[in-house]
Amino acid sequence: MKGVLLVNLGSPDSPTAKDVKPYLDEFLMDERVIDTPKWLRNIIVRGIILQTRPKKSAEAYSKIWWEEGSPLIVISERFAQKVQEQTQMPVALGMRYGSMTIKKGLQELKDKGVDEVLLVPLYPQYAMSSFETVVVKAMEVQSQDFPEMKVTTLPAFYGNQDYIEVLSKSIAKGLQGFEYDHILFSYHGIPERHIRKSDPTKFHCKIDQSCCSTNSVAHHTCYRHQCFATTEKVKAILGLEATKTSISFQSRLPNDPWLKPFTDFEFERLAKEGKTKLAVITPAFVADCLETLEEIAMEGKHQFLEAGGESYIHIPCLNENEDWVSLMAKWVNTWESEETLPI
Ligand SMILES: C=CC1=C(C)c2cc3[nH]c(cc4nc(cc5[nH]c(cc1n2)c(C)c5CCC(=O)O)C(CCC(=O)O)=C4C)c(C)c3C=C
Ligand SMILES: [Fe+2]
Ligand SMILES: [Fe+2]
Repeated sequence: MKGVLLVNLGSPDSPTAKDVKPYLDEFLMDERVIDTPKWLRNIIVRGIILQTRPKKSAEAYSKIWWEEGSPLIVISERFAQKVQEQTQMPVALGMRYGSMTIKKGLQELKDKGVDEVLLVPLYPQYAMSSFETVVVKAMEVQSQDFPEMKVTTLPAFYGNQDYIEVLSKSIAKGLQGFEYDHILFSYHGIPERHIRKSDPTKFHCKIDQSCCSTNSVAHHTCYRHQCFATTEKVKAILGLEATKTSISFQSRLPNDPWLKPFTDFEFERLAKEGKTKLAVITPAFVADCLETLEEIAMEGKHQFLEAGGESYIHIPCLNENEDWVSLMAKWVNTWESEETLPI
């Protein structure tokens, strides 16, 4: 029997340093996130980052935490439940890090008689540190604990026309009643090195302003390229003017070169250029989370207004949007085999 496993990143069990620390340890010790040799990763993560970050992160999580729990988890659960209502096959949810594991998700499906799974990493764009690590982990768990199961992965849907239409419609709705003079597409950043590393074609981005934005490089394994592709397609559907939109990358860690331009620097640049009414959208995330609710909706607003901006909105992620639920259900219901994947 067929079944679906939706997978997102995961959150700590509570917004306390005690629970944030083991969660960050699992997350940052992932070799696809901090991709150094293990001994060095140990020093960077356990010797440096985990000494101070859990407390800071816990404070940030406390600001956005809901009574029911982490927004990312609660939204993902509601989404999974709604998709379930539109399909006959069992739908389960797992998280790459934290206590709601991929193993538990696969076990839940197995208990319902599932032996053929559609794995859906809930990331529109493919990065080694997001999409790829979900697939690698799911395959590891499958071969160790569920050898009888067949797992097929839904490819990254960053350019899927149905997805773009659903996203565009939700952005248009979010913009209603807000007079903007600029829209910023802020994507989660990654180290530049990751782009080259996870590009099996070795036909990678030059990581300058011209590479991905001109359609001259048609390699679809590059995260940066995919961010530009999502943006261009949304702009085309909504008829957004090039001069009124731009792309940036948020949530970097110090030291490595990360994708530019940085979102927080863009807030300043835009305000100084006289763009004072800013709408920010975050299409690297399908569910609102720490990075959108705290970093963009709260901190970002503060930074932009401090820099001279006058008004600012963050347009929510797709979350439980009914078109998004129906689209996921359509993908699930039309999946017949690896050859007929809907993306
Ligand atoms: C959208 C996809 C994501 C990519 C790509 C990604 C890369 C990436 N992230 C870090 C470090 C951190 N990310 C944190 C939170 C976080 N990241 C994503 C998504 C992507 N990350 C989400 C959805 C979230 C929010 C989780 C939640 O519970 O709401 C954090 C934790 C918070 C903090 O301390 O800031 C860290 C750390 C790296 C290093 C990286 C690529 C190398
Ligand atoms: Fe992240
Ligand atoms: Fe590219």
